[in-house]
Amino acid sequence: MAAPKSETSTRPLIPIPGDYGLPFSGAVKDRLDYFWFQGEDKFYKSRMDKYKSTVFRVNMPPGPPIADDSRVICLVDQKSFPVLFDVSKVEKKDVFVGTYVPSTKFNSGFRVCAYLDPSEEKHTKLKQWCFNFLARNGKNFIPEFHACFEQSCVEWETDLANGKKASLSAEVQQFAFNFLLRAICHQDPAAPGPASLGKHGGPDASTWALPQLAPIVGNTGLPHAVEEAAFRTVPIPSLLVQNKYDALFNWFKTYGKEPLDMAEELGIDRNEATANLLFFLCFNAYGGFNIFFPEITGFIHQFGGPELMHELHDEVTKAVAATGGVVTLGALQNMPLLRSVVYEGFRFKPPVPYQYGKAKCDFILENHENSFQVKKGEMLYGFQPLVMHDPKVFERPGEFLPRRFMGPEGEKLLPHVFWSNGPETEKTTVQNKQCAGKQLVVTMSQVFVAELFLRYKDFTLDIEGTGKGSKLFFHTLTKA
Ligand code: HEM
Repeated sequence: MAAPKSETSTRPLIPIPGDYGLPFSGAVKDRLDYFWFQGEDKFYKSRMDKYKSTVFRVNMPPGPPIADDSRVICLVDQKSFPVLFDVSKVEKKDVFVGTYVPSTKFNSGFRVCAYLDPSEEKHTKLKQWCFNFLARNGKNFIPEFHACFEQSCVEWETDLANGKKASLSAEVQQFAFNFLLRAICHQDPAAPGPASLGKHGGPDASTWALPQLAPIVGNTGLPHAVEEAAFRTVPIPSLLVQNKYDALFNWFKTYGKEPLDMAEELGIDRNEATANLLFFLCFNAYGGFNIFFPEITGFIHQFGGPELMHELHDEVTKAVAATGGVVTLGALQNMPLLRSVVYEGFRFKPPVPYQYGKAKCDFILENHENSFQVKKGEMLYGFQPLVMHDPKVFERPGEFLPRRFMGPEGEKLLPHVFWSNGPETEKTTVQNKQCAGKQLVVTMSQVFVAELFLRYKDFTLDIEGTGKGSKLFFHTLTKA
């Protein structure tokens, strides 16, 4: 007998497949599958095969004792996933990292913007303020990036000349952090001064972020038993990273005068603004770039090799000939291959892979084949890497195709690119939860690749370690 149709969908209405198992043990079993027995890829794919569905029920880590309720409806296709952007259907309150909420002690006791639902007045104020200070400093980002990136290039070249290892991973922590703070607060965090962070700013921001994410982080390169005991038995207390946080907070309090004054003009308390500014720049912004810059470099190396590198080098060199040899917004307009490579990087491996939202009401959800009844209060969860590999939208989804987003056909794919927590063709606003830095992120990622290939014709990389703990080093760098 054919499945009944729902009132709002033409697709057959079927029960959401999958189950959660027994309380506690079901969640622990799924967690062990996720991090240990199966690993991330097999975890999803085995369930998709078993249930013949891209929508299914499962428990997501961390589960007990850190999360009270780990039950989610998992979405891994292009049709169902965008419901997570529809804030009329899902609530985005306290779901930034998933089914648990890190202590507000990591953020001076405040629920910072990323944890707020757009229905909360504070979200509107904080996000609007973020837009305002990004816009005010728009002209600073590219020059500051250039200055900071150049310092790292000198480090790499000196290291290689001296037979030392040239660490991409370590230098990203310097330039990705420094250019942001210099652009917005007009002070070099490494420069001497009463609150100077020296060369510790980026590394300290990474250390402060880690315990907030630890319960959902796996594949760190540590033995599984160590990961399980250290990250998923009890939350890591904020006290362990308090000194790093205090140093960062003190820096923003000292040098963040301009953005903090702007916040006060909007009626935001100065301490709360400082905690948010720190989170915007050290978690959202630096955290994202710190993942994406090494990744895109790795993809170009792994999937493009010298041929793609030389094409990029040619394209960049020609484009900047008209702008005095300097990377500018205008020059970026004439780098279609580079732009496509950056989008393919965001598609191939979205830097923030997980999105959550709690159903605000009962509604019918659709994937490509079926429709499903979702009940108010159920947690929806999307694993974006699989959504970005949906074969119904992306041809040869498992391949990194540098030209995928070029030309009119490539342009048509952009509405399906969701790295920013929304379609690439939609605008981030105070009413949605799309990344506040969306435009800046795309521009600066293009600038990063452009600066790299302006200075170098090609490079080779060495990778040390495995998983998220792996480190990239330049083995060779051929200067232009
Ligand atoms: C590669 C870099 C970046 C990536 C991958 C990234 C990704 C994201 C994603 C996926 C979200 C949504 C999280 C969720 O609710 O599920 C988000 C939110 C946010 N991002 Fe970004 N981001 C990046 C850089 C930036 C930058 C440069 C800024 C600028 C300050 C920024 C500011 C924000 C803010 C404020 C939010 C919260 C938005 C809201 O509450 O409505 N991000 N980002």
